[in-house]
Amino acid sequence: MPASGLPFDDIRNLIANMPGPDMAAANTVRARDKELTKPAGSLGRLEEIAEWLAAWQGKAPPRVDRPLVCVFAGNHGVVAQGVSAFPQSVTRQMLENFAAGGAAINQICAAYDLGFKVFDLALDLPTGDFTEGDALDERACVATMAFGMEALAGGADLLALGEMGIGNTTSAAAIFAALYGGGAAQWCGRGTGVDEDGLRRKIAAVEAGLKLHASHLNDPLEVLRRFGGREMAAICGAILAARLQRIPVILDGYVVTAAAAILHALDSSALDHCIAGHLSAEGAHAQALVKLGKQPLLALDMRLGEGTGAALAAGLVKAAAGVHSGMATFAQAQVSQKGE
Ligand SMILES: Cc1cc2ncn([C@H]3O[C@H](COP(=O)(O)O)[C@@H](O)[C@H]3O)c2cc1C
Ligand SMILES: O=C(O)c1cccnc1
Repeated sequence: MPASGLPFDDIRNLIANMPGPDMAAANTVRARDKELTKPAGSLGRLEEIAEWLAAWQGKAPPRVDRPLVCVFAGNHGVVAQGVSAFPQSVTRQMLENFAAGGAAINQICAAYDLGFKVFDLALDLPTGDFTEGDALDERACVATMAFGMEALAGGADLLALGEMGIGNTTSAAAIFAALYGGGAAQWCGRGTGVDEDGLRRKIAAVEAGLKLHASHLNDPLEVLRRFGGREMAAICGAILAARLQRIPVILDGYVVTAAAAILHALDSSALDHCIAGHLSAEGAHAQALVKLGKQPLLALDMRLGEGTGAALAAGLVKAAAGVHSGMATFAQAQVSQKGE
């Protein structure tokens, strides 16, 4: 047991006691949907989104008045293996760019009027290099998960998750390979744009990590602390806290999905309150989403991270809630029904 903070057992207890969907709220949305001035089913997945929002907010009609994008940032020891096309210093430089409003995520948040918060997770203290040891000890891992839970303290009614951390696509690939097998090459992609040699170094790093930690891969929380960055631990915490506080969640690309996959491996219903915002162009994201049983909302050939795909999807989710709650019924608008 760690000296302070929650031990892994407390995380397991939280997961064992997660609230389920509010089916009454979902049914109320489905019933009202039939009355709205449109042919039945004509809004396709927007209708499903409204139901999903209601089920996880526990409210009909669902409301998205305070959507929040949370970006968690961490630095990774595995960068020493030459796995990124960019230097580690870029993580902090991008945080300064976020603060100045100059990043892609800033402009997407502005376009859709989304709240935006960035959390710096001990950037001066990179995690251990997982090819040589554990990325995090249990105490640091659970403390960072708890920090991620606190990120929601200011309240929100929809959460979109993002990350920033040079080297974290290598960490994500190691997590997927540890959880799902298939070998390092299957899960490693170009990330920020590594060349052939860089890709070979990524694969070698993931292979070395899988070998070093081979006897601990059957416990997802051990996989998280051995391979994960602090941003991934915090994302796990935020997803759990959102479930407990009835806040639906939108996942981003490859890296956020790797963090989420840890929770899914612990309990296959742990991500029922989450949707996949987009399909990342990072090659292995598609197979990761298949493992989670999630169909992405968008597929725009994006591979940035920062929560950009999740935030774009949040704009759609916001629209879905507004459409459902704001549309008139056939009776209200005095529009004739089918066959009338
Ligand atoms: C300028 C810049 C802005 C970014 N914004 C997100 N990422 C993305 O790239 C990083 C992961 O890729 P890799 O594993 O190859 O280092 C993460 O920080 C991720 O959020 C960025 C990367 C860069 C260079
Ligand atoms: O899909 C992602 O999350 C991603 C892809 C490349 C680089 N950083 C993040």
